[in-house]
Amino acid sequence: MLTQTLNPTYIVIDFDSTFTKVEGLDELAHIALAGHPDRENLVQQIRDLTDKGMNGEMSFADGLRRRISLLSGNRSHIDLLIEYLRTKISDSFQRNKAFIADNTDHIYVVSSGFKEFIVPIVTELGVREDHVFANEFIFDADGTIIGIDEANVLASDGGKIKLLRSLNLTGDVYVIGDGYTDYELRESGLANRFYAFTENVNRPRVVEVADHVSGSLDEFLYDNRLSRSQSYPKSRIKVLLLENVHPAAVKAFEDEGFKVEFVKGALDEDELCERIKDVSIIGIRSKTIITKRVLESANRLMAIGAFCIGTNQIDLETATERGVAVFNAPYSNTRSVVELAIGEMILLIRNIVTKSNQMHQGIWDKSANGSFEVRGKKLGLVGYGNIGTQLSVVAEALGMEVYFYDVVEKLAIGNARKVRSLEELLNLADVVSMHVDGRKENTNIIGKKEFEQMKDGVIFMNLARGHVVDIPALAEAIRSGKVAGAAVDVFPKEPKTNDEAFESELVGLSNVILSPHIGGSTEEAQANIGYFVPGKLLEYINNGSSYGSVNFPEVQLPKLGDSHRLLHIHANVPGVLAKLNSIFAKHHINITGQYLKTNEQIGYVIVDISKTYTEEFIQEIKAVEGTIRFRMLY
Ligand SMILES: NC(=O)C1=CN([C@@H]2O[C@H](COP(=O)(O)OP(=O)(O)OC[C@H]3O[C@@H](n4cnc5c(N)ncnc54)[C@H](O)[C@@H]3O)[C@@H](O)[C@H]2O)C=CC1
Ligand SMILES: O=C(O)CCC(=O)C(=O)O
Repeated sequence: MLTQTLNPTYIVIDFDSTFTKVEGLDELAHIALAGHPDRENLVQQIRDLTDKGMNGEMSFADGLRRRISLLSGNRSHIDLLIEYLRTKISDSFQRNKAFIADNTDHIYVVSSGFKEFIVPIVTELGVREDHVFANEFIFDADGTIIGIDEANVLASDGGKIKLLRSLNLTGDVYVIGDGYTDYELRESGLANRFYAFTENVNRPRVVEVADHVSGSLDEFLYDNRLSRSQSYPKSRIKVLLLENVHPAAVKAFEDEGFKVEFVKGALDEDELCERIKDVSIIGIRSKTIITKRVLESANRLMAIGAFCIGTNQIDLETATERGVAVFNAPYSNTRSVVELAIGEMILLIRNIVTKSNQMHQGIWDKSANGSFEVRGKKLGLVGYGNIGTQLSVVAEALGMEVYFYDVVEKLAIGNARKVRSLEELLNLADVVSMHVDGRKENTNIIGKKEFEQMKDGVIFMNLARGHVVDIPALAEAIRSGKVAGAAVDVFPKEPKTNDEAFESELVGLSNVILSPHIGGSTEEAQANIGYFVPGKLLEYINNGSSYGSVNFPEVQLPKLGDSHRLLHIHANVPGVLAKLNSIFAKHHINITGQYLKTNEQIGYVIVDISKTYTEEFIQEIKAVEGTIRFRMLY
């Protein structure tokens, strides 16, 4: 059974570097000494004294007095500090506000810091004011800090022990803090357990003596089965981000409390099989190939984020079979690809690449021969999806006639004209541009035969996927003059990182623009993707919503209210829902919401329940035939 209240346990929490990410007094010094010629030096002296005290390397009380004498603060500085501290509350405390509010009678804040700035911060998160024990400043008539209240027990060494003893708590006492004085409460026998809190600072001397180490409040709650907001502490959930995804993605996951590993390049299959073992979420771009073997090595994987449009690099079928949801970023870089295609098309049709190369060799060849306008030319699009259609609209604005061929029946946008076969398209186009997706069946859809079907002097562009074009056939068509100019952004074999060399038969051919798969690599597109994909992944992890997934049945769910949410992914075989419902009925579980969506491979059932449940109930749900994965959100 889940326990959600503390009765009869008390939690004693430290403030500086635990409840907040920073040391209040150090920050006060920073504010108070603004403009002081020796500010950095004085603040550093104060920080050193704080550290020594927290590590138990000097008398805490002596250090405190020395710090106060150095900082020269007043009341207005404290007001500024409070504003600042509001932005520095530890992330896991922010996330677990509801837990604090629900258990306010059992939570104490005991600190050697100062009530003047601690009370406003902790009470906003639900701590009772009369449960805050801390030092107090003494001010002169002008509001300048001139000392500390010496009568307060916390002003003396061993102050926290004296204070806790005076509280006379009956029941178990758990202390959470980052300092040695917090550990001393456990050492004195007044507390049953000491949790070294390492979300903000990790003091080896304190960690060494702790009963437990908690990387966040979530971990503490989870370990004590007090968790209210989640099934598993996020600080233990590993996110692996590859291929230099935008920093916004790293921040999004870190802000949520996940453990993030960032790798600049892609990894090969063996490396990936090793690294992915304990990863729950992986973020990739186009170069990381998620094979069946990789997925079979991923024991904990819940979701994959493709920080791009294409998902052909992922074995989607195996991912689905294993209950791993895949999200991508459709449209995110569509415009970037379109702009590059337009630019390249104009450069190629004007023969600018050849001219520019000649100029670099000192050759001045001013002539119009072989240079044309794009106006009035026929653009042939192979693939009329998001990129194809957008390119079609922009090309029409330049006065081009647009024709397209797509395997799926598509209506034309603007004045674009549909043709019935690839051959028909290739026969008529002055410029052929590839915008198909990277499915396996599209391998070498443009080869020797297709180049022969094109007009003499055609311009050819591939910004889709490398394997859709037979490169030796393209190289031959360029050398023979059949293709007058080509732009190629994607290659069958691309280097995994910028340190690897690029090799291709196309290197050195004239009027050929080669680019390192950067069709979608603009600052704008990468920033969009960096926000969008983590947003989708987090909605799935936190809420269960699979809206926008490329392989999961799409379900958009309401926010989780005051209930538990059960997420059940199963093979799409008859009778699973009936079996689940009979288990709910047997355990008298009240269902407050139920959602089911299926696709060919799997069913995704989401059930909101209002009642606490037993371990036996969970085991029965997991044992339902066809279950692939089961998750509980609180
Ligand atoms: N160079 C780069 O950096 C980028 C490359 N891409 C590539 O561009 C591709 C297209 O992107 P979107 O337009 O957003 O995808 P999309 O899925 O909207 O469009 C692809 C279209 O191609 C059609 N298609 C598939 N196979 C075909 C075939 N053999 N013949 C004719 N039509 C076929 C589909 O029916 C669909 O309409 C992506 O899948 C990706 O591989 C996408 C973004 C950036
Ligand atoms: O930016 C990337 O790594 C890949 C871009 C791409 O090809 C895509 O979005 O499909």
